[in-house]
Amino acid sequence: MSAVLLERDDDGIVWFTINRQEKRNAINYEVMDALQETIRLVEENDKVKVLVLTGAGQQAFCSGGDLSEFHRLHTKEEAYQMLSKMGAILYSLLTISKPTVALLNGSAVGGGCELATACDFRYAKTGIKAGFIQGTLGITTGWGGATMLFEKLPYTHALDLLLKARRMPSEQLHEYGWIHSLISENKEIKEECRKLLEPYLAQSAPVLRAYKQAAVQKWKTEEFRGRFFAEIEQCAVLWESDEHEEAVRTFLNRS
Ligand SMILES: CC[C@@H](C(=O)O)C(=O)SCCNC(=O)CCNC(=O)[C@H](O)C(C)(C)COP(=O)(O)OP(=O)(O)OC[C@H]1O[C@@H](n2cnc3c(N)ncnc32)[C@H](O)[C@@H]1OP(=O)(O)O
Repeated sequence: MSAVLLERDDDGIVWFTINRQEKRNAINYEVMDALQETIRLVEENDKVKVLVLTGAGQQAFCSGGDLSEFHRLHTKEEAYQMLSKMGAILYSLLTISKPTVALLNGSAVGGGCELATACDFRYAKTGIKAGFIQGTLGITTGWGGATMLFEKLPYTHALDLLLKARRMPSEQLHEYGWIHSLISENKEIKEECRKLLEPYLAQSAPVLRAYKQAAVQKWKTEEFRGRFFAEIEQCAVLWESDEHEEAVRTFLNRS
């Protein structure tokens, strides 16, 4: 089965769905490559107006990096290779010239929250939880998530989410400003997402592109990229710690 589902609607929405329910839509190299290719296609295709990222099923939007696959990476150099690959993809998602939405159909944890943070808007079902839980694994955000969070949320809210390192209800994350719209769990989530996007879809593609280009210009600097990739290096250093090794082993060996 394909790790990703891709659909394009006539109204200009591209839906990118991570399709690994048995791993709670964790990101492996196949998902990374598909996301990179999708970002390129969306950027180049003038008919595409909005990119929506979501997860298959009801349980998870994305559970972050695939720990069963990435647990094989031991040294900081090995970790940095993987982390910077996904970091570069999230940087292009952050700076893409089309509006982007993370549609949280279920839990988002770790790198799943970084993926969502790279998007312009986060819509979430009521009753789900999300959290930057990296601290509980003895690491920090490894895909540039903290740098993006500090750009997008008030300082104390961003720091609080990172330091608490726990999953919080979508309703509370809405109060923090991380979630922009809540969708009742009784409603059909894609339909509700489409309704929220209707006013944007009413604009022409060049208008949407022009506003997005203006919005992301501030992140296309060497200074910003420097901070973004320094965060990734810091995570790579912590990746080879005993604390991280032990935390991941404990998670994978749960019965
Ligand atoms: C690598 C980058 C780094 C970063 O920059 O942030 C990261 O992303 S580190 C990864 C952080 N993610 C986690 O720690 C994920 C932990 N997962 C969970 O907390 C929970 O699975 C969940 C997402 C809250 C869902 O809970 P629940 O619905 O109760 O499902 P299960 O826990 O029973 O899981 C079902 C199944 O899926 C496997 N799984 C879940 N997440 C991952 C993952 N990230 N990588 C690999 N596998 C994952 C889990 O092991 C179960 O498998 P089986 O036991 O074989 O059924």
